[in-house]
Amino acid sequence: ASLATTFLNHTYENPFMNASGVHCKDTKELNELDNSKSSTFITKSSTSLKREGNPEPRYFSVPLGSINSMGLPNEGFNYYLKYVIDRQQRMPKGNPAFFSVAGMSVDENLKMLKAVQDSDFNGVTELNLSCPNVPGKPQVAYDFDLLGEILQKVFEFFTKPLGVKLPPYFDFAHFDTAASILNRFPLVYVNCINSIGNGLYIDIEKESVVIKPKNGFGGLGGEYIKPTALANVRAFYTRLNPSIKIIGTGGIRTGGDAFEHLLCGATMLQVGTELYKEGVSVFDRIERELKEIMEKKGYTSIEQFRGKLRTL
Ligand SMILES: O=C(O)c1[nH]c(=O)[nH]c(=O)c1Cl
Repeated sequence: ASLATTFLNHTYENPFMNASGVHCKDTKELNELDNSKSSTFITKSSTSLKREGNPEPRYFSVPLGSINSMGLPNEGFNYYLKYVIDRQQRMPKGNPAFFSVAGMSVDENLKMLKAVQDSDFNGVTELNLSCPNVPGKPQVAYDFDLLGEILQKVFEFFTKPLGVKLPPYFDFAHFDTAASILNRFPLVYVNCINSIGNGLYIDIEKESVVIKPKNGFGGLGGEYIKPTALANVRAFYTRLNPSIKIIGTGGIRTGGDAFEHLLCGATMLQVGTELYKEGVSVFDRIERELKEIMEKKGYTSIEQFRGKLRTL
């Protein structure tokens, strides 16, 4: 069975990559990803200037997933742009890389995207519309007027491939409204989902929360969020123009989880919490498991079942 995946006219050897924010903060982590069985990588969402982020502990692995309130710690926009452009020069035949931006304001996002547009970067850009862990800042993706405004302004000048990272939605009216806005723009993908915002994990022995920021409230990842992730992948796959692909993120821990995201219609698949727990060897394991499932079912390619989720 082949895991070959064509995305934006490029064929990747498999659909897997990291989720932004995990194992992608600095050159060491990015190089390790690039040398792993991950088909490509995405950088940590950047802001114009370097940010320290929230006080620690701000990420915590728990049996069924993770909770985080990082607060957008990153090396700053120029650091990541330099990394991806140096890589293009080092490996001109390398798989296109993904570059994530998460400004603290519409203007900051526009400024960074203008810089990407004017740069030699030839990969894919992801606009993170859902950083749920910056206190006091509402998620753009939950403000539908702002969502339309920012995309309108972006596409007045941005002509390179652009996707958006979305938080989970939980209401059909929201799926419908968000999709009707997104369908107005030449996006190349939507990435569903970001962490489920503002969960709370308790250590019963200590009778305490486990992360310092926001009195312990943080974005949930891992097994907790797979049903919500699958629903969002399916909801947008069935609502968006076929030209807008879906990246599936959330709860991918095994080959079976990956298969489920593909059944819902995802093209690329991102691994976050499980990558944090296992390291880059997670890609070897998940690829092997997905191949085994495909062979057991008699599939030789992903196209044979992508999006073909049955209903009763
Ligand atoms: O706190 C973070 O840095 C963070 N954490 C998340 O779970 N998702 C995001 O998009 C971001 Cl930007």
